[in-house]
Amino acid sequence: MVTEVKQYGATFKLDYSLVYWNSRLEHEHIRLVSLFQPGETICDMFAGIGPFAIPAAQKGCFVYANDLNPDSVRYLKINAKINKVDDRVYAYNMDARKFVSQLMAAPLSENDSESKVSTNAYDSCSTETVEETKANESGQAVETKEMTGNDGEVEMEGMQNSNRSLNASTVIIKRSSDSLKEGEIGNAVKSGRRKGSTNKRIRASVIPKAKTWEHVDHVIMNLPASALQFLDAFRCLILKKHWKGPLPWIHCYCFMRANETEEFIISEAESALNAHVQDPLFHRVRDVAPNKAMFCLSFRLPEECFNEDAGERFTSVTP
Ligand SMILES: C[S@@+](CC[C@H](N)C(=O)[O-])C[C@H]1O[C@@H](n2cnc3c(N)ncnc32)[C@H](O)[C@@H]1O
Repeated sequence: MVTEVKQYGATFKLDYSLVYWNSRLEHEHIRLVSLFQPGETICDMFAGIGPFAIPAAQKGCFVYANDLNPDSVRYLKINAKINKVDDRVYAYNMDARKFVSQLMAAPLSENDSESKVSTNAYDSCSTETVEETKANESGQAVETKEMTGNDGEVEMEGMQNSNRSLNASTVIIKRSSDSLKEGEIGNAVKSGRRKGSTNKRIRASVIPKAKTWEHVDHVIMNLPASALQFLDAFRCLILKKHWKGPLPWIHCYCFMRANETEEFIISEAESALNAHVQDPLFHRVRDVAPNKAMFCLSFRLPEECFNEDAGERFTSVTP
């Protein structure tokens, strides 16, 4: 049965029998989005029908949202359209590890972007592939993006040219280093309420975006039972020579049992990343059982995760 729910001013259509929805996460969705700044680039690896993605886009962020469940992606697109943010939400239907590996790895060369589009065109079910987005961003491929609404209508939208993308990178990087000081995620909440960066919906129609292999501000990983194990996707993923500004904040959800400690969770994260996590922040989301709570572990991706290779693209990690 298709239902409509509202969360902090956003409307979500969904079918409970087909997709994940938990209204108890409402405060968490809004808490996390309150840390984001307009213009920032967000990567949501387990997006569901968009309870982080849609409010983030309403705030003026550019959101690359992925889910393995095709029904979730279908409703994500419907919800992006209902909430009039389909120009800021890029939907993907892939395994999260493959998604992030493709999204944040640099293309072999700018000239390769176009050919990768055709070879990967059907990686995801009628959604844009990561490579298509990259090609569009670099302004070298045919500039189309497919967004299917609940009425089955297909829009072909023009995308920004390469110069505007470059400008966007600069603007976004400036904002992000301004808003999130190292290890101080609380500052983000405060700065998010500063003059000129309120939670008001941003309706400017065209704000250019950064290339995702040059800069991403936040990565959301809400699959608490196993998100920690997906952190290995970030090992040597980002090519240092292309990256601009600070590395992204990772917001990784997890469960902690009564006999487990924060140190244990951090050690799990560190062994997945093969890197030391500095200044981790834990936020208790909710108790899910008498001896089990859900947490959000936030940290900046460690610099040890950079791929220092001067030359070639890191190939996709396969699960
Ligand atoms: C706990 S739900 C979170 C959904 C949404 N972000 C929210 O906060 O309500 C986890 C989502 O991850 C998706 N998922 C599970 N395994 C996945 C995988 N390997 N790759 C991508 N998505 C996956 C599920 O389909 C589900 O929608």
